[in-house]
Amino acid sequence: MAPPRAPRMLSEAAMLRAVVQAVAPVAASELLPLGPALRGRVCARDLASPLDLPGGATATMDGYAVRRRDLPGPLPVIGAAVAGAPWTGAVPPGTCVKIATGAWVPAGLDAVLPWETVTADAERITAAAAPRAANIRPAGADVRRGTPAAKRGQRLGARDLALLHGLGVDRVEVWRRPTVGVMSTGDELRDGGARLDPGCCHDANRGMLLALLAQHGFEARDCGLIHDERAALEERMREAAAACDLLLTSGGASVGERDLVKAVLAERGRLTSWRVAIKPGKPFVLGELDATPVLGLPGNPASAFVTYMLLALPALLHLAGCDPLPQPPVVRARLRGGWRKSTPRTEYLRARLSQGRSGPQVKLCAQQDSASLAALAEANCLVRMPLRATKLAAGDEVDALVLDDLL
Ligand SMILES: Nc1nc2c(c(=O)[nH]1)N[C@H]1C(S)=C(S)[C@@H](COP(=O)(O)OP(=O)(O)OC[C@H]3O[C@@H](n4cnc5c(N)ncnc54)[C@H](O)[C@@H]3O)O[C@H]1N2
Ligand code: MOO
Repeated sequence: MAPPRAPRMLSEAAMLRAVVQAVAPVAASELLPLGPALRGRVCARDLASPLDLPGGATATMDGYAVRRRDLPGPLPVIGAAVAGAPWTGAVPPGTCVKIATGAWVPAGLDAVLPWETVTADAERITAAAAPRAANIRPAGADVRRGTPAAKRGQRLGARDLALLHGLGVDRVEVWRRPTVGVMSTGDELRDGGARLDPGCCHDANRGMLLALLAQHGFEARDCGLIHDERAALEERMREAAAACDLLLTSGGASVGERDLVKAVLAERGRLTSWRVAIKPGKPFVLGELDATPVLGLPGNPASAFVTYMLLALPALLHLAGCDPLPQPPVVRARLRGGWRKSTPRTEYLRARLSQGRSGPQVKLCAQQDSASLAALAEANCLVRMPLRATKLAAGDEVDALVLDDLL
């Protein structure tokens, strides 16, 4: 079969738009109990706060709750308020209440004096004047009842869950979690443990992509390792397309005669685009099979990783219902060492980001071959080298896309 003619190479931004447009957000939602399983899930509707937080005016220090006009005292201490057990009696003018951090401030009192700032014996205190509302957090200062606690399209993280727990929310409506299939293609590939015949290598991309999908909160489906045989590939791609919301393949995306992913899409589905001006990652395929979007990542592992992060992940987040799409964290850092660009594409260089004496610094991995698994494992960021730049020199400020697995 003659290799297909190369289409126009899309810019990174144009490909990103095309990929996101090709994917329709999941439409079904489900109501889930509040808990850690909600981490990474996307809210299907706005959620209004059911209460004021805090529910009442609260002391922010341990000390004495007073009326400012009664100062300097002496003021008899007539009772005590602690968190969870407010003082419920009256506080007559000229008296005060001992109070703990987190306790509600009795009505009518307008300052909390930290115990270090007062002169106290067992029954009375004297103290200097205090500003109005000193050390009091007003009711609703944190969250007002009825204001948004979570928004439709928001992807929930641990800190969002803290807010929802704090508000006593018990269930959240979230979009169904998309199922994403992962398939490797190539006659030379073998699963771990299998004998390596001459010229063969182990499949690294499938394991990486399944792990990335799990890390990013998707339901990942292992659709296996498929050999370069046209009919078998079509059959397995069709099965995967039927079972998944989106299919990620790797390998077979370039212009070789055995690069069959494109052929299946062109002949049996739709081949929308397959070249993007980034390095690594140029032979990135966008298409559709049986109405399921298919993203064909290049076979070289660094190319598969970079296209996943820059193009597939935004599409997947859109599929999951995220709106607006979260942006990857970028750090401005000083470059150690230099680099000369070899292509008219935006380059993403594997690098290590660290804290230098005068701020963030970044060192390029010695190996920038898109086949290098060692450099991919070594990197904790990608240094972006813009389209127009031709070289980078030591000391240049660059954008580093943070890849830390902790994020
Ligand atoms: N004549 C041209 N040749 C190539 C071009 C081009 O424009 N013209 N582009 C090159 C670029 S850039 C890349 S990237 C690769 C990508 O090609 P494919 O997506 O077709 O990938 P394969 O040919 O199947 O494999 C490339 C390379 O990666 C290894 N590989 C594949 N899958 C895996 C896997 N799952 N785990 C580990 N390694 C994998 C494969 O063995 C090959 O070594 O094409 C260039 N060629
Ligand atoms: O895009 Mo390829 O990924 O340059 O090696």
